[in-house]
Amino acid sequence: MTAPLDISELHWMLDIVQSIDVGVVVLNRDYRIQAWNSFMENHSGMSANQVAQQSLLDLFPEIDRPWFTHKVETAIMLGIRTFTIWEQRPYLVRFKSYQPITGLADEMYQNVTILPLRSISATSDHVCLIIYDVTNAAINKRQLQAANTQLQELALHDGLSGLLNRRHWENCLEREFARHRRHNSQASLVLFDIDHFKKLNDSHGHRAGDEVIRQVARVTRQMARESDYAGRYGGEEFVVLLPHTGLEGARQFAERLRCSIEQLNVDYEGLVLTCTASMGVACMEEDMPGYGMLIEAADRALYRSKANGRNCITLSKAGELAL
Ligand SMILES: Nc1nc2c(ncn2[C@@H]2O[C@H](COP(=O)(O)OP(=O)(O)OP(=O)(O)O)[C@@H](O)[C@H]2O)c(=O)[nH]1
Repeated sequence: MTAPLDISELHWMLDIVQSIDVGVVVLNRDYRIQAWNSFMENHSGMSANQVAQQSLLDLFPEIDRPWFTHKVETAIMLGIRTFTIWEQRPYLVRFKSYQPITGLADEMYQNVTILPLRSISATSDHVCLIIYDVTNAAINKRQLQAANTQLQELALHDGLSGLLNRRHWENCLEREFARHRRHNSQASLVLFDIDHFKKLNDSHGHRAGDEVIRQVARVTRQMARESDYAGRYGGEEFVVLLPHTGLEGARQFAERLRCSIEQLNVDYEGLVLTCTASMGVACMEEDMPGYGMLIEAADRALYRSKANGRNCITLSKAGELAL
């Protein structure tokens, strides 16, 4: 049992509530404001006198009424405090955020505690809202999440083309190869290489070559399905794994891609650059011992396309090359 408060202690407590760096609001059962500390005054621009007996819900129309009143009624009915965190809802009341360093948040992120207040008769007829400014923590977490996403992106994708990088693409191939083997389903591979790329680099410079790689990658991404795996395999060598696709389907895809690359006009510093690509197409065979064989088959077919004059497609099947 604590001793009853004398009047000076009550005064101190009011002073503390006034000056702490969290928002304190007391509402009656009609959501009318009974107490409003200086944090609330400073951030809302409205004094305690101005808001006294006004409905919080009317003053802050951004509050989701059904959600908020349900939370409050639950807290009162069960006689327990409830919480809302910024990850669920960024804020309860919209306050401007003053972020001198980052300037990343226009609005204050808030965690809110809803605390039923018991009267002397032990009934809860008021509720206290404690509003915490958690903008710094929220921004730090958001930045960390963004950095992690970016890192993940960098770890899996090739920086120049935006396609899957070779290591990640090979991991995908290994996984898909095992899956198709298990389900005895089809999958095909298109391996292609930009023709005479060295000449293009030598004539127009490495950066012109980079732009061609970027544009070829863009077209490849556009032509591939969501379920396909398009990757940059080497310098000017690309690869697309087509799950659930047989040799004929892969040939059609490769032909469409070859035509699109041939029709590409790449703008580079006032020049219009064009290019073609040679392609090798292979499909998974029952007797292929591993995914490496699929790459080898497509590579051999690509080699034949180069030997046959470039800008064409060669199909590989069961280790036999067919034009
Ligand atoms: N601009 C640029 N060039 C690259 C990049 N990666 C590789 N290369 C260049 O690509 C060229 C590939 O040349 P080669 O392997 O001789 O092939 P090619 O000239 O395309 O000839 P074929 O494949 O036989 O048609 C080399 O000059 C590499 O320096 C890159 O990221 N950017």
